[in-house]
Amino acid sequence: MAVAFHSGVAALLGPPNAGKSTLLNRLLGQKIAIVTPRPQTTRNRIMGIVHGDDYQIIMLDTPGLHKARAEMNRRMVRVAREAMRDADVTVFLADAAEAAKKADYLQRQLALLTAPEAGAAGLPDCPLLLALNKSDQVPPDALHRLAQQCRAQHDFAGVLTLSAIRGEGLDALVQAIVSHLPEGPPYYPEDMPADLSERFLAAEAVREVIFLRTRDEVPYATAVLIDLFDETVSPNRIVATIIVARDSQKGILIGRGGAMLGEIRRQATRELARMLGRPVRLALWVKVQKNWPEKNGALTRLGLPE
Ligand SMILES: Nc1nc2c(ncn2[C@@H]2O[C@H](COP(=O)(O)OP(=O)(O)OP(=O)(O)O)[C@@H](O)[C@H]2O)c(=O)[nH]1
Repeated sequence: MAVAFHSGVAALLGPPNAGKSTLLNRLLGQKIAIVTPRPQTTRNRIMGIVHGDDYQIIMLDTPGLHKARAEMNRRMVRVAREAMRDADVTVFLADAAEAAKKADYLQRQLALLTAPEAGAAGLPDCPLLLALNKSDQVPPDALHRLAQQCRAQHDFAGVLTLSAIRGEGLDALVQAIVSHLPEGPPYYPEDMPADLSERFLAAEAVREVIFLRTRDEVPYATAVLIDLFDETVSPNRIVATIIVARDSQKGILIGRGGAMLGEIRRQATRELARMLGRPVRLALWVKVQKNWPEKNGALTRLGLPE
């Protein structure tokens, strides 16, 4: 008898910096989500497709859950909650090292999901798997105890431990996800790793370099718009505008004699060429839109739903 095929949507939720993007990239076997050592890098919901012989998982990566203060942050938490509402199963990815240190870590994280600022009324009704990531940073017996404590704290559909960075525990996680997906045919062709436009990847590559190269509030006050993406020429020509909230941030991004912007451009060009598998030529502009993270119109233009 043929094995039944399962397909459906899994939302990937969790606190900033828990390793959601690392896990998604690992599951997909290639880099599509940006990974940085800083929290709150992921602003948009990204879809990746994990293909197996008898399953297809459509993964939604979401912005890290955190206390919603500015309008931008409030929208980010909303995006995460909405991903959960659309999903067949949710994977709540937590940082095992943090959880082992702080007794109230898990409860605090779960509470963010139901925070009134996010317009929430209880948890969306879908099975919740707890995945304790960064298992490489916690001794095995402490990890085992932590998993037991978590099982007692919430009615999870399953509690798993893994190390996204080492690729450990991923098969068990995939199996647990698949067990909650309905039977059905694949939604996407096998060679499709993600439903992301190359424009989006280009903007993310620039944002990633800014996250890696600048400090304090600068990366959080930055958005990137792609003005032109010309695939008809080789190398592809891409023109992007980096939007910041203040004049001082513009100065930092440009740097003395344009040194910083030049570095950002070179690094983003290399990264993007690697992601796309072909050469690109990138031009960058920096523009100030005063206090854009607080403004509804600007946020909507940048693709964050209300
Ligand atoms: N030791 C260890 N570090 C990890 C692991 N997974 C991710 N990291 C690191 O944790 C940091 C955050 O990883 P990301 O994948 O960007 O985290 P994220 O949850 O997508 O973060 P946001 O975009 O802020 O929501 C990076 O420095 C990763 O290298 C892991 O299994 N073990």
